[in-house]
Amino acid sequence: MTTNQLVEEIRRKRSFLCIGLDVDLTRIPQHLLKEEDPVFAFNKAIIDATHHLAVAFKPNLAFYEAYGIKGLQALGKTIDYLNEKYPEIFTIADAKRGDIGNTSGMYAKAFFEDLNFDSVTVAPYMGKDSIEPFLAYENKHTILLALTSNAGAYDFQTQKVEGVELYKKVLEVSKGWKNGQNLMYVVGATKAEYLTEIRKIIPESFLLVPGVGAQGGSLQEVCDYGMNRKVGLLVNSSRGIIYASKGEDFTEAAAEKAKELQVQMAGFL
Ligand SMILES: O=c1ccn([C@@H]2O[C@H](COP(=O)(O)O)[C@@H](O)[C@H]2O)c(=O)[nH]1
Repeated sequence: MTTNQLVEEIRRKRSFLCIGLDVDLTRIPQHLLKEEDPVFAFNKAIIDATHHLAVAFKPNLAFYEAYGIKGLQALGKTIDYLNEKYPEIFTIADAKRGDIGNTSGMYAKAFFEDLNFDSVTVAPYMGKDSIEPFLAYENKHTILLALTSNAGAYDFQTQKVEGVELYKKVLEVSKGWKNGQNLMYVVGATKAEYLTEIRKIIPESFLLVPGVGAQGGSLQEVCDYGMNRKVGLLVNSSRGIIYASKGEDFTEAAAEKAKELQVQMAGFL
């Protein structure tokens, strides 16, 4: 999916919501545990109930790898289901990969070719040659961690290197890489006060913004400081939507929470 197609979807649905599919078997409704593949059954039900309110879905790889082969099979079924039934949805593999170039090439192949995600999150720590294999896929999007939502972001990302904060260096340097226009960046909603500075460096780029809902980030602040003329935001909520209820009404409860965010988002568009 191109960035322009994503922007069209955002305008059509009046939503820039990304729903995180972070499936934890201890938190899903009991009755689903009887299913042959409870993780996929849960995802399918959540996707069917909320797809009209969101423009993106983001499975986090940890929640699938934790269940071994079965988890990876559930991930495969989930991305196939999204691509076949809802091709207008932007898909994000939240995998936070990155390694020497030769190895990154295999990560890129896994997420972009085999699984056919639109995008994957990547850690910038190993530098240009670790990101280039992802950027080589010109019709896909590489989402670089810039300023993450957790407290540990202050350990390195906001520290100065030669007088410049590390997250700013990541933004400045990466935007000059070949196909750098295909880069998106992760900025936590809990760090909204940094968005004005971030927009000075990357005014046009899309940002994946996790941290509203369970982590307490403010959608209002994210929009005030981070929105650009093409919206430029995908705001993620995972637990706050998918675990709104542990009962038989879990899909209705998830849709209600997603609707609350979509209505707020429509007000910012
Ligand atoms: O800086 C980051 C980067 C990634 N995440 C991921 O986003 C979701 C957030 O889940 P919630 O339940 O809405 O808190 C999760 O998959 C994180 O690993 C992030 O939170 N912050």
